[in-house]
Amino acid sequence: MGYHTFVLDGDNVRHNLCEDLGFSNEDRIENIRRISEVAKLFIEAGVIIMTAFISPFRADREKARQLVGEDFVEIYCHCSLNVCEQRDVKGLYKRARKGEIKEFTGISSPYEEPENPELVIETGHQSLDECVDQILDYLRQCNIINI
Ligand SMILES: Nc1ncnc2c1ncn2[C@@H]1O[C@H](COP(=O)(O)OS(=O)(=O)O)[C@@H](OP(=O)(O)O)[C@H]1O
Ligand SMILES: Nc1ncnc2c1ncn2[C@@H]1O[C@H](COP(=O)(O)OP(=O)(O)O)[C@@H](O)[C@H]1O
Repeated sequence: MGYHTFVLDGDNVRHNLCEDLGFSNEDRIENIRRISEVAKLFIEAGVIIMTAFISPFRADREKARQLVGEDFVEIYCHCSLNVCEQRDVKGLYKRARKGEIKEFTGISSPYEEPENPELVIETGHQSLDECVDQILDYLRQCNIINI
């Protein structure tokens, strides 16, 4: 598409920049703070940066919004707990239900739903292609991309 993009997610952040952090509320807050600062650097470099984190607390998402400014787009990838548990790609929900993982989001750690996200994507009901199209349409509407 001719745009320089990058995705930050658990795979490239939690194993290095944030390897000292776990999943307590305090550590999640620090995780999102670092990610927000890194995202800002990417933006300064002209990159469209996508951050795919649980980011469970409204206050931290709001801080990220303030830091980044008007180009911040909050996309709520909604999915019921039921569907997440059926997918259970890494078997973590099963382990959390057995009590083997503590402070697991959705089971034993809170998730504060966004109140006014720019976009809500129903990932539990829509196909992957439909989800992607919805995001691309929004980015076109906002002139973040022009194709
Ligand atoms: N206790 C607990 N709670 C929630 N998630 C857990 C936990 N332990 C491990 N994982 C795996 O870590 C990934 C989510 O990390 P995040 O950095 O997005 O979390 S947060 O934003 O700091 O809340 C996410 O993995 P990915 O889906 O590969 O990103 C989770 O499966
Ligand atoms: N819109 C969707 N439609 C169908 N399957 C999806 C959709 N979104 C995610 N999935 C599937 O759900 C699983 C978890 O998705 P993933 O992107 O790994 O989630 P996360 O990193 O947020 O835990 C994967 O197997 C993925 O293929």
